Amino acid sequence: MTDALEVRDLAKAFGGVKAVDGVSFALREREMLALIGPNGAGKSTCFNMLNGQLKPDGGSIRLFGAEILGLPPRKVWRLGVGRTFQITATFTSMTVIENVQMALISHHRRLRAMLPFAGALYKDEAYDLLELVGMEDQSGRACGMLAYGDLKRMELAIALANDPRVLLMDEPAAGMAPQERVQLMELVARVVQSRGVSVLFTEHDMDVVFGHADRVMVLDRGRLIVEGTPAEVRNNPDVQAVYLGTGAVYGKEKGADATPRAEAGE
Ligand SMILES: Nc1ncnc2c1ncn2[C@@H]1O[C@H](COP(=O)(O)OP(=O)(O)OP(=O)(O)O)[C@@H](O)[C@H]1O
Repeated sequence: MTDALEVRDLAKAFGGVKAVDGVSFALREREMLALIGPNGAGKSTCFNMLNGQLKPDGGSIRLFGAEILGLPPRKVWRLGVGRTFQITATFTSMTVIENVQMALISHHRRLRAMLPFAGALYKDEAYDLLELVGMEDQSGRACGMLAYGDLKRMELAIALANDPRVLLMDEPAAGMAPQERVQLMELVARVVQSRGVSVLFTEHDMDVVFGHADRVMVLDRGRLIVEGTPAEVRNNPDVQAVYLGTGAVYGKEKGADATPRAEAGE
């Protein structure tokens, strides 16, 4: 089976700093793959290259077998690589459903239909997406009134409007309460299965990483040092050395019993 993403020898330097230094990995279909590492390890640089925002110095990025390295962000997005950001970007004066409709209109290249904004356009599809993320009862609310966790769910609905095959998620659970984080990641896992999306995510919260990733990759100073199941990665001495003193590798593993554990820290 062709991998959703196949990355080979990806590299980017800023002056003398090798931010990403020969990174190779595969994101399998319907997989939740975590990319972790301490501050400055190169996670954002990696993501910015994967979605076309940053031009790599070298390497290869294949999306279901097709080379996408060097393509502009809009083209990469059109080919099915979506991204959700740490900072939620929405039109606060519009309602929840209007925001999702806007995303659908853009996906279907009907932007001219927005003048004036055609209220019924893609409304049913938008409602279906809101149902998928459990936000249908809030469809008529102004975005500016939403709680942070609801904004994140709406952001996921917006990302899904483009029908992505790969979703890059920058710290999806950042800024959320612990219970909300679990709910959001369970929702992402359901989306992975029901819509056949493959997810690559970065995260500092190790409960989220070890509790929800199928596999974990660890980046340190631009290089991938370890890749494996949550259990393999957490128990790896190299990983523990990278995170030494941060208390960050104590998160609960996927499928493990619920036991109290130390809160992850950066
Ligand atoms: N535009 C830039 N210009 C110069 N140096 C940069 C630039 N972007 C990143 N860097 C450097 O590249 C390295 C990797 O940074 P990057 O932001 O990718 O790490 P990160 O793992 O995402 O960190 P964090 O967890 O703090 O977001 C760092 O040394 C950083 O200072």
